[in-house]
Amino acid sequence: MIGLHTADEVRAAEAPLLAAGPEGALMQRAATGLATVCLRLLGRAHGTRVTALVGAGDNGGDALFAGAQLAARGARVTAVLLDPDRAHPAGLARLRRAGGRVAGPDGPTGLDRADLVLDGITGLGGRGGLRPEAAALVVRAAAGPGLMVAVDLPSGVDPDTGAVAGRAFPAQHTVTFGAVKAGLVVGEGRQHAGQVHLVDIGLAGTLPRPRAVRLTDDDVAARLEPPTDADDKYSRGVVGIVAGSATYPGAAVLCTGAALRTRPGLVRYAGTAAAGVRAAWPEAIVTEGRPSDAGRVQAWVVGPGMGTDDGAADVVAEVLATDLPVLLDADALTLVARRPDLVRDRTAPTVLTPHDREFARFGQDVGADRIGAARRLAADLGAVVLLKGAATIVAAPDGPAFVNGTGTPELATAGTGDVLSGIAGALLAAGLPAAEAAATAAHVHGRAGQLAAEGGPLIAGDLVRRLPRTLARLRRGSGAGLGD
Ligand SMILES: NC(=O)C1=CN([C@@H]2O[C@H](COP(=O)(O)OP(=O)(O)OC[C@H]3O[C@@H](n4cnc5c(N)ncnc54)[C@H](OP(=O)(O)O)[C@@H]3O)[C@@H](O)[C@H]2O)[C@@H](O)CC1
Ligand SMILES: [K+]
Repeated sequence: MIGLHTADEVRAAEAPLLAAGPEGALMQRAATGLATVCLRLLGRAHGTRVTALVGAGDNGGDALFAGAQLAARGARVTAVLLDPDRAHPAGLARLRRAGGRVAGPDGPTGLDRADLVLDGITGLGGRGGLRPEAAALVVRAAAGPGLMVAVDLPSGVDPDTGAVAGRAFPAQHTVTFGAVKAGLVVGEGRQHAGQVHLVDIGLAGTLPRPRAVRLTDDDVAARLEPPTDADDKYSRGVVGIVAGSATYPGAAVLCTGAALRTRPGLVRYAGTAAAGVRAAWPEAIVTEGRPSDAGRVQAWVVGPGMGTDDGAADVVAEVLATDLPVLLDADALTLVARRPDLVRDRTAPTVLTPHDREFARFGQDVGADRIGAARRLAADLGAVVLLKGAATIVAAPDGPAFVNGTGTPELATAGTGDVLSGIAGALLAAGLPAAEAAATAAHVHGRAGQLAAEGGPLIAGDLVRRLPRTLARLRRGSGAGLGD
């Protein structure tokens, strides 16, 4: 698991190391790590052109010291000082000694010919949208040819929430120090960070237990145990699905297929799309009746494409009245947003899987702090909330939140949510704790999307077809080839 930390946590973890000295040691570690990544990205230093954008804080200091190391190896380094009187004095002196040049924002910045641009405008100390002069420099850097490398985090990105108010540095790579900041993997921060490289500056012993984490392929593989000889179709968990309608059976077919392909134990379907499901998946046990007619299950998935009429409301209430884990998606979310006590009154686990508009039906917009929003709704309802997005978030009333790291923009297409619900339902029925089931499902769904997208634009059925291979690769530990 990769811990995701806040700016305050990182600063608190640095404090004892800074006090223990020697002065500047942490910044040297950070700058050396940064220069090492830059060298790897450039392939060589000699003859390359590097422009460092330097603010008045320690983030600028990192950029100056790293720039000095690159200059010492033969790079032509220009430091553009946003506030010349306050630039890190020791860093500036080191850069000059190494042969680096210094310019103001209106001077010869070298941005039009740079091989690499270092963004040292703001790091953990940045507040709000970038100021106009810094924003203008970022626009010029982005228009030039240089590889865009952010120091610690892209300037203009909130380190905790990933929110961007105005303009932020659009990095292709971010070299971050001590811990991955949550803002690098969520919201707009994720779009601005590019590939994240973590430099160890020795904080492992002083960082607190993270309040948010990202699962790795190995973490997910450990939650996807293959069946053993002792398993039968019941012991692997039976999932019940209520979805779709006679006129629109698609959601039911996708959701049932995803559940079958995730854990081919037993999948029961109950509802008016029965004929469509039976035709698509003869392996499922299908009834036109109510959930109570379906037979024994270990978890329910309710909602995709079922409509929001009184009949649907009755079915949702019937399922929520059981003492089984229940996943609520799509139309079921609209229905429970009108009667949230149906969720609050439960003792068995409940998982809700809203996108932003569905989330807002519970009374508050998601806003800029997506992890915080998911946590608040989870606490209010006493349920697990899977908030869909470019980085899907899973929050429970207690325990760490999960920020998903897999996926592709190609997943933004009809029916992919129905597939996610089917995967998560199968994992709930298999007995995974609700938040882990939801987070594992989001990871697998994203990997299936990446695999499917290798073949061009994807449709939701492609995900179902790719699930066996996705799961096999994750279990084999060869996430490589599935993309990052
Ligand atoms: N502690 C350590 O030993 C280590 C720290 N490390 C490094 O230090 C970084 C934190 O440094 P920091 O605290 O000095 O703050 P930093 O991110 O440079 O920003 C402050 C500057 O930004 C300015 N500014 C603010 N908002 C702005 C805006 N919207 N638009 C434009 N400007 C804005 C603000 O201006 P002011 O408000 O003062 O006028 C001030 O000049 C951290 O991220 C890591 O890189 C590593 O070396 C590891 C060891
Ligand atoms: K930065």
